[in-house]
This record gives sequence, structure tokens and C-alpha cells, in this order.
Amino acid sequence: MTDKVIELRGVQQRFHARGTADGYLTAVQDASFTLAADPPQVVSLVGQSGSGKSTIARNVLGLQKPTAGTVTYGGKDIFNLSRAEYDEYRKNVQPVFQDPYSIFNPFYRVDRVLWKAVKKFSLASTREAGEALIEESLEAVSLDPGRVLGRYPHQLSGGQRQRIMLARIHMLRPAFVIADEPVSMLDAQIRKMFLDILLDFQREHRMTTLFITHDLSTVYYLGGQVMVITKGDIVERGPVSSVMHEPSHPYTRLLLDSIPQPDPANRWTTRIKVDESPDTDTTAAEAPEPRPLL
Ligand SMILES: Nc1ncnc2c1ncn2[C@@H]1O[C@H](COP(=O)(O)OP(=O)(O)OP(=O)(O)O)[C@@H](O)[C@H]1O
Repeated sequence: MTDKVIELRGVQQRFHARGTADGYLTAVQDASFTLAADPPQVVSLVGQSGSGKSTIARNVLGLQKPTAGTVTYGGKDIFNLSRAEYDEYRKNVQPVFQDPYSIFNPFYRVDRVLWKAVKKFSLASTREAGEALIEESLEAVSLDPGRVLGRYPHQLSGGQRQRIMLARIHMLRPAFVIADEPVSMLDAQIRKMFLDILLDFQREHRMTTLFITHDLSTVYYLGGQVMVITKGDIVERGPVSSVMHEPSHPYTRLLLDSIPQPDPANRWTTRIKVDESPDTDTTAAEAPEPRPLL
């Protein structure tokens, strides 16, 4: 066993908001769940836009301190870690975001993101060892080092940029990957490749992934466990197969009904009605201390 466990207990996240009765918007109500590194697993968090998914990702990554409740790692509150402990946490808990373009500096070649990881986390003692590590990791995510190294971010496709982020994760071997809508901008073929790489990371490198998405078909492909969130509330959780086949919450059934049917004999004619969160103008109730993303 390992003490690598991330635990959310009663996490609530409120933001100042104009246009609400009390001046606040509650993005996350009372979220509690545990992510364990052992055994490695895939846990999906699925819900519509605005349901609070990314806020939870930011809480887990230590980028946003919850207004109530705790996020602990190995029993310690991650917002009370020393600098060295937080660095160790962030080595073990790595993000992948929807739009990797924002991670890259357009003026530098993409190699820099990988070299920064090698240097920051002392992954290699010589330049040659660093080069070998980078090449091995690019190949592990089906990228040809000769084709991507030396290029600028705009010279790569979105799928290639996403896989560079996966190569970075392959080098760091974190216990946890926090993947926030990582495939929503990718086409079906690259999406499948990306999901297969995450599943390989679980099987071969024993990484646990928190996979955040609005797309139930992606959740179905990944398997594992799923938590369904609506309006900041986790309303259902369990193994993907049982939640998909025997949903117990009306919102889960609504999400399932929203999956378009490709069968022409079973055309998707009904209009989907999903409650929108009130359209409000919000700002953080508590300004988080800015921390570097990578
Ligand atoms: N920093 C912030 N300041 C103010 N309000 C915020 C902030 N971050 C999120 N919100 C609000 O909190 C709610 C939940 O947002 P969040 O980004 O967590 O949802 P989401 O489920 O990830 O949506 P999407 O899938 O569209 O990214 C939204 O109403 C959003 O406007």
C-alpha cells in the first residue's frame, strides 16, 4: 500500500457573483471523494458545462483554495504544505488541460516544455540522458521525436500538442493525472489514441487519472469509476457499467438520453432540456495565491 491518496472532504467553492440573491455563486456544493494511487484507477467526473468540474480540478491541483472543506494528500491539507512538500505534491499530481496551446510559449520551441520538466525535477544528470529520456517519452505517446522536436507550438496539430503534454507526464511518472476536458478539441481518431495512452499509463506505469468531461461516451470507453456532477453537486457515483446501465439519478438519465443515436431508424428528434446555471457575473470569493501551472 501507499499513502498516496487524495481526499476531498466537504469541499465547497463559492464565488462572488452579481445577479444572485446572496451575492454568491456556489460552484461546488459539498464534494467528497477519494482518489487512491493503489490500485491505479480511472475515475471520471462527468457533467454539463458550468457544473463545477474544472473548479474541482483546480481545488485538487492546489490552484484554488476551497471556501470550505479540505483537500488532503497523505492526510495533509494541500493548502498548508511547505514549499518543498507542495513541489513534491505537484510532481505527483500532474495536469492535462483542454487547450495545451496556452501552456506553450509561442516564442519557444516545444522542446522547452520537456526540458523544463527534466531540469525542474532533476530527471537526468547529463544532457545526453535528458535527450534520451525526452525521445523515449515522445515515442511512448506515438510521436516521432524527429518530427516534433525543434518545432514551434503553432507548427504542431492540437493532437500533437496534447501528446507532448502526455510525453511530459510519461517522463515525470506522477501517481495522479488530473485531465480536464483533454480530448474535447480532438477528432475521434486522435481522441481514441489519447484515451488509450491514459489507459496504458494506468496499466503500465500505475497512474491514477481523474478524467473530467461532459461526454459520457468517453467515460464509457475509459471504464473504471464515474461521478456525475450537476450544479456543483455529485449526485451519483459508481462503476461506469452500472451507472450507465442502471442510472439511479434523473440527471444521469438525462445525460444518457442526450447521447445522439447514429442509427437512422432511431433518430434523435426530442429536444434536450437541461437546466442552465443562472447567468451571473462572478469573481473569486477568495483570491487564490497564483501558482505556476507546470
Ligand atoms: N474564478 C472564478 N470566478 C468566478 N466564477 C467562477 C470562477 N471559476 C468558475 N466560476 C463559475 O463557477 C461555475 C462552475 O464553473 P466550472 O468551470 O467549474 O464548470 P465546468 O463544469 O468545468 O464547466 P465547463 O465544462 O464549461 O468548463 C460556473 O458558473 C463558472 O462561471
